[in-house]
Amino acid sequence: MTDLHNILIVTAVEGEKEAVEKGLEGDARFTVIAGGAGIASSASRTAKELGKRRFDLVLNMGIGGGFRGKAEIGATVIGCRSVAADLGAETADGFVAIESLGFGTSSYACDPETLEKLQRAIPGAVTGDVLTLSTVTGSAATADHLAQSYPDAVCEAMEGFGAAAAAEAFSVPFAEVRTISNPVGPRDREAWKIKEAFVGLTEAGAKLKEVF
Ligand SMILES: O=C(O)c1cccc(C(=O)CC[C@H]2O[C@@H](n3cnc4c(=O)[nH]cnc43)[C@H](O)[C@@H]2O)c1
Repeated sequence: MTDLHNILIVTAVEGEKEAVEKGLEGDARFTVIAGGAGIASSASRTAKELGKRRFDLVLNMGIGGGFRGKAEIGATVIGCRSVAADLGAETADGFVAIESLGFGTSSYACDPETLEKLQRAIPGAVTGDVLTLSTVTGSAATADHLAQSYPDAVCEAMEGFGAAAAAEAFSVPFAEVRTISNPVGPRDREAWKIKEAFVGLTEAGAKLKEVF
């Protein structure tokens, strides 16, 4: 992958879309859509866009929760893998991921070349797995359980796996970039730093222009 001319950026909400677009400053190589919150919306809206014309890369971008000690509020995260952390079955011995049941996958690796470019462009960023969940974690017990079950996880969000599944279906490389608005753990809506995370998305958007 060398020159990328058509990059699809999928955010969840308009605020994230506007923040990324601000950093991109009208660079025509990028198309940014707000694909909605959650995995199904993200997958279907990404697939709809990919069905219209050829893209060279799908980037899922947005705010996310950071695992304590891994990615703090204000950090930027570059995903190695997008992992559907609740896709599987509960058994007497605990959670079993869908691949162990013999059907489907619960993770998509981000494109290695894109990962390397993003790491060069955003040197202070934290690299690790990004979990996709349908329920925002709201307790220390769940946060600890996820951190133990997924030791490489640095961030939790709600859309990456969906956008990645659509990219995979269209054989388009995929990557995920998140800026941390809150710690993963007990719900404290007042403590969410959404504006700061949006500023991070704008800064990341500006870096994308340079690296692609
Ligand atoms: O106020 C609440 O309790 C609440 C419940 C569900 C969703 C929200 C949101 O504000 C948006 C979720 C939105 O932002 C991403 N995000 C940001 N932080 C996290 C997180 O800790 N865990 C999961 N997702 C997160 C997510 O990708 C959604 O697009 C508030």
